[in-house]
Amino acid sequence: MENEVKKIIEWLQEQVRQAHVDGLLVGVSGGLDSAVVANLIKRACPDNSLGVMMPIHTSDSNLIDARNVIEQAAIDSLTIDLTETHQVMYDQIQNGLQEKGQFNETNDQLAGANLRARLRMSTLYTIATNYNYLVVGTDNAAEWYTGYFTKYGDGGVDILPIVDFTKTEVREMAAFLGVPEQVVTKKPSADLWEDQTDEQEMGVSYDVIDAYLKGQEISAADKATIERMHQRTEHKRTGLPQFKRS
Ligand SMILES: Nc1ncnc2c1ncn2[C@@H]1O[C@H](COP(=O)(O)OP(=O)(O)OC[C@H]2O[C@@H]([n+]3cccc(C(=O)O)c3)[C@H](O)[C@@H]2O)[C@@H](O)[C@H]1O
Ligand SMILES: Nc1ncnc2c1ncn2[C@@H]1O[C@H](COP(=O)(O)OP(=O)(O)OP(=O)(O)O)[C@@H](O)[C@H]1O
Ligand SMILES: [Mg+2]
Repeated sequence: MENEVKKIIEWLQEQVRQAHVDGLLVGVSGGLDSAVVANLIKRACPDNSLGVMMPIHTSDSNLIDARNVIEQAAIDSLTIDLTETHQVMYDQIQNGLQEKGQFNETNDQLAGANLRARLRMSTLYTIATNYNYLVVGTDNAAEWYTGYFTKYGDGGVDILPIVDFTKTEVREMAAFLGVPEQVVTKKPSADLWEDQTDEQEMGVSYDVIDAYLKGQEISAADKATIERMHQRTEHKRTGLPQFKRS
């Protein structure tokens, strides 16, 4: 893992040079992926890196985990509480749709959840402009393949340093980097609604997705679940469909 970490750090430094920017920032949730990325960007840019905590109805335990990650990585930090912003904006949108008689309750939870991810993206880009930094993404190989991220939300970033690593490998990297044990062992969650866990929502575990990505045998049912997610999210990984005048 030491060699891989060294290569990622050099790659991050090269990205900063090529983009002619001054540093790197990442949203720190208290989860595993952002803990690893916070450590990597701190090592790549010791004096020009930032971890941003953006609670939206975030539980105390996740807030504590996020603070512990910031402390462990020894990275400069900033907290922007977006709870009220989200509330005001989503209320307005819901009211508008209700007045029109076209509010769709079935998709309400998902719509509000994706708005959280997109408010965080807007916040990160506003701060990135302030510092002349790049926004660093936290997607791992399993999330990327399954499209398990919000388009233009947590997927709206400039560079992806850990996208070639499975969740298992990201966990190994976290242990190597000294990420707090509680964060290394906790269940992955997008934390977009209460008690959400990635594996419950996807209907397949990261261990199984990782095994599939490594070319190992998995059940036909799990393979079908993964391939369905992959196909439905193809649009998140490809360029924009563009109409061309023949
Ligand atoms: N074929 C197509 N071509 C072009 N665009 C297409 C499209 N189909 C849908 N779209 C567009 O894409 C939208 C759907 O995509 P999107 O908005 O991303 O939404 P969607 O994929 O439905 O939901 C995001 C998923 O990612 C999960 N997530 C989000 C954020 C963080 C994490 C985490 O692990 O931390 C997980 C979240 O729990 C949820 O399951 C549609 O509303 C539509 O605008
Ligand atoms: N409360 C938050 N504050 C700051 N950034 C956040 C917050 N919630 C989510 N994010 C950003 O969105 C990203 C996507 O969330 P995701 O849950 O996939 O990663 P994670 O929380 O770092 O790890 P895990 O998947 O193990 O929960 C995070 O890595 C982080 O950059
Ligand atoms: Mg999380």
